[in-house]
Amino acid sequence: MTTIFLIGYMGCGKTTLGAALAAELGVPFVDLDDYIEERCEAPISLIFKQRGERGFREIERRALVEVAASATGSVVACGGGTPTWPGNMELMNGAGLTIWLTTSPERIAARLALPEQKAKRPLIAAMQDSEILRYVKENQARREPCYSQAQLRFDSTRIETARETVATARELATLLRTVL
Ligand SMILES: Nc1ncnc2c1ncn2[C@@H]1O[C@H](COP(=O)(O)OP(=O)(O)OP(=O)(O)O)[C@@H](O)[C@H]1O
Ligand SMILES: O=C(O)C1=C[C@@H](O)[C@@H](O)[C@H](O)C1
Ligand SMILES: [Mg+2]
Repeated sequence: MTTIFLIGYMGCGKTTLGAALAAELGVPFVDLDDYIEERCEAPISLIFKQRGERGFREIERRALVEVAASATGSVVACGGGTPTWPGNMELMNGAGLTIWLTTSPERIAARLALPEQKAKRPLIAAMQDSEILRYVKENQARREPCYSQAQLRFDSTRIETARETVATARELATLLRTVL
């Protein structure tokens, strides 16, 4: 099977749906953020703190090149900002199938405002909950030209429970089997 790259905004469910999709398809799952944390032996928040966003993006680019070459046939959940670095969308579109998961900014902001979610994501960690929705709307709109280079788009707004995640993964797997 071709490699599937899930892209989309922070908190749209790439990691959650990606793991369920890989299980449904019976293929390995790679989470790019986890891959980076293992490689660097440091959490993403510390990498941002020590090297800034630019330094993180350079590490992320190298990780993506490695994963695209080594994890063929896997489902890969990217980081929310992976598509924004020059060449990353071209790399993924050339190496496999890219799917943009879309979710409403309101749903994303509600998920990201949970303390344990916020703490994991340095771009919003210091924000008041009331600032998150405005930031998500603006930042998502700025990133849209990158996300829209994906080959497929899948709306995951309506998924809310673990059971719905599994059902959606099944639906997506069926769709993919017909196109791959
Ligand atoms: N379909 C869903 N229904 C309800 N909650 C969800 C769903 N998908 C994700 N979540 C919740 O939102 C949180 C963030 O989701 P997830 O980590 O999968 O997002 P992500 O797209 O991988 O984000 P990032 O870009 O930061 O890696 C999850 O921990 C989970 O609690
Ligand atoms: O959207 C983003 O820029 C990010 C999303 C996460 O997956 C992490 O890669 C990191 O927190 C940055
Ligand atoms: Mg993730």
